[in-house]
Amino acid sequence: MDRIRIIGGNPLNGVIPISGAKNAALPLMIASLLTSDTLTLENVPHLADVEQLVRILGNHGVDIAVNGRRERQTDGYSRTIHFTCRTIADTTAPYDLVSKMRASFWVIGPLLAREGKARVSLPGGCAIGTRPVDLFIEGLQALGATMEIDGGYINATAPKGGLIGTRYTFPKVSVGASHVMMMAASLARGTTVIGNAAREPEVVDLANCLNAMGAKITGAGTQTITIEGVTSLSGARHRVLPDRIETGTYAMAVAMAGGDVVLEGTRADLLETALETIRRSGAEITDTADGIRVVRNGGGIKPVDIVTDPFPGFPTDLQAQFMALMTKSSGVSHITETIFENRFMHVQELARLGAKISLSGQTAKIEGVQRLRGAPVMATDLRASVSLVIAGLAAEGETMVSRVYHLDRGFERLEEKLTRCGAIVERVSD
Ligand SMILES: CC(=O)N[C@H]1[C@@H](OP(=O)(O)OP(=O)(O)OC[C@H]2O[C@@H](n3ccc(=O)[nH]c3=O)[C@H](O)[C@@H]2O)O[C@H](CO)[C@@H](O)[C@@H]1O
Ligand SMILES: C=C(OP(=O)(O)O)C(=O)O
Repeated sequence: MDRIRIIGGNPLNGVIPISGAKNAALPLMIASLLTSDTLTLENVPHLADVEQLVRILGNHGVDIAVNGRRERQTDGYSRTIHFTCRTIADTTAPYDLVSKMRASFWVIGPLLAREGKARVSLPGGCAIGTRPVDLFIEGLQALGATMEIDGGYINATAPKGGLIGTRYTFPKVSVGASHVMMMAASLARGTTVIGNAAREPEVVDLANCLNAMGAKITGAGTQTITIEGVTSLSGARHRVLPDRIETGTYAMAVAMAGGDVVLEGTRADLLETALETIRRSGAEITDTADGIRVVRNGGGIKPVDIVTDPFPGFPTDLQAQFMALMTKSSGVSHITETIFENRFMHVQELARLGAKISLSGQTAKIEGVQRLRGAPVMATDLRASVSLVIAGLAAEGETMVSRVYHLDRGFERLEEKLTRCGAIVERVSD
């Protein structure tokens, strides 16, 4: 099993290309199930989650060609991939495929809308909380579907003649349920109005792609999304938006290790709250022609309190990384996690490096220390694993991160991107 070895103490200087967003690419790939034409996606990151979804979509009958070639793996950075689902081969998404990744559950929307039925295993994904699916069930029921749980699967059936437009307000903001409702309602009869929708940029990206495919969606990016159903969708070409979580992660890595790095191909407007928080911690962040520049040369790390929130708030997917940064601040900071009830697994691993963190309910208190010391640590989930890398960059000596398959779900060529900026980070294969 691969591990990542880091020798801390070097500042980061140079350019880091930001990949296409995992959390946008996954729902966009799933949207290919809605049409018999080809959906071409540019800037798809080369990640374990993308490869897993390729397998899942293949099972449903999607033909996948990378850069025009019929193959599933290339060595390059983010790629152009063509997805064609002439007919749905299978409306069942089996446990062994779906259990590995939360987003795979989202195929339920397109399968139901296009074929009138779906049998989808209850999902897996990062172990960061209970992660129920009640909002999906209620939302799809509002569109007229019958939803039954049977043997760990959800059996969903559309009424005769297809799903029916509806007004439905989510009792809680959910990114995934917003994606699924938009996809399902795009092929429903009549108009659907979704209230309390997620406003994340990835929801906007999916709406833009669906509109390019012929859907009629307005309001994405606000709390109310209106979808006028159409009878069919066509193919389209769409570029996956830059990864705001990868952007924020490297910005925090620079704030932690010091240095001067341009994050290329990204957009500041995708993560204003996070960037403002990093600025308050002492780093300078400015816009460049094609991205952002992050600088911290000298000057300490200041303590900053954060509370995670749905977009446009501070993203839960950057909480662990920010905690790593705060471990070396010059004072005491507090981090409150409001999205997932069990997203503090990195605390005990950061403690191995010498961090002083105590937990009280959903709030972590971090007392900044002057020195972290390298140690063997274990990745527990995707963002937790990269928080250990960030801490390792500023720790004295060697940090060895195990279980890096978590990291490979969401960070494209992390060790190469950091090494090019002067860090000592290598993958060790046993
Ligand atoms: C692949 C992807 O894009 N994953 C992201 C997506 O996950 P995901 O879409 O799974 O996250 P949600 O926005 O749905 O979850 C938000 C909250 O709603 C709860 N909930 C959700 C659905 C439901 O039916 N019932 C319910 O109670 C969840 O347990 C959680 O407490 O958004 C999260 C919140 O920004 C991010 O951390 C994940 O990285
Ligand atoms: C939690 C995440 O992913 P998933 O929803 O796929 O578990 C993440 O991207 O940080």
